[in-house]
Amino acid sequence: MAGFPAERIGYLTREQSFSACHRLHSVHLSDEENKQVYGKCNNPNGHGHNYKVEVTVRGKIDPITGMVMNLTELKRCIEEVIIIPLDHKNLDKDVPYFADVISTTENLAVYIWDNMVKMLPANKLYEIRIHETDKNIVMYRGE
Ligand SMILES: Nc1nc2c(c(=O)[nH]1)N=C([C@H](O)[C@H](O)COP(=O)(O)OP(=O)(O)OP(=O)(O)O)CN2
Ligand SMILES: [Zn+2]
Repeated sequence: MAGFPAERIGYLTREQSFSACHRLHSVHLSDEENKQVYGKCNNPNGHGHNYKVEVTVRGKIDPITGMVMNLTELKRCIEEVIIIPLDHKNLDKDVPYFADVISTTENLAVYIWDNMVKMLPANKLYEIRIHETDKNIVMYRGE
């Protein structure tokens, strides 16, 4: 289009922290096996994390607005999908999804992806990256 730059694809990330507790425990394993597999993370009374989630969207940089998407809209989706259901919660007991899904960071990334993808425009969500601790990081791209 005359006067506009060529089409460009951009990636936009918003980071959000939340705090939650959980316990890693599989009903498919014995108590002894659970202790062996999950170690201290199988503690019966659980343990907590200060999670950091990066939500990345991908798309055309709109030549009119200059945006891949409006960060205000992305912030609203993050509030709905991450903060309201997960912050200051016991993941296993307060979030129905984790009643029968183990609350590993991999599964948490899938949960966030599946809910975020429903709220965003089609084909916009690119990646969910979760820092469970400073050292443990999971990335999920909907595959
Ligand atoms: N594949 C996965 N393995 C483990 C997960 C997980 O979500 N996916 N989670 C845990 C525990 O919940 C816990 O988060 C592990 O924490 P910890 O080992 O304490 O974390 P650090 O490595 O950062 O701590 P250091 O003790 O400083 O090494 C276990 N496995
Ligand atoms: Zn943990």
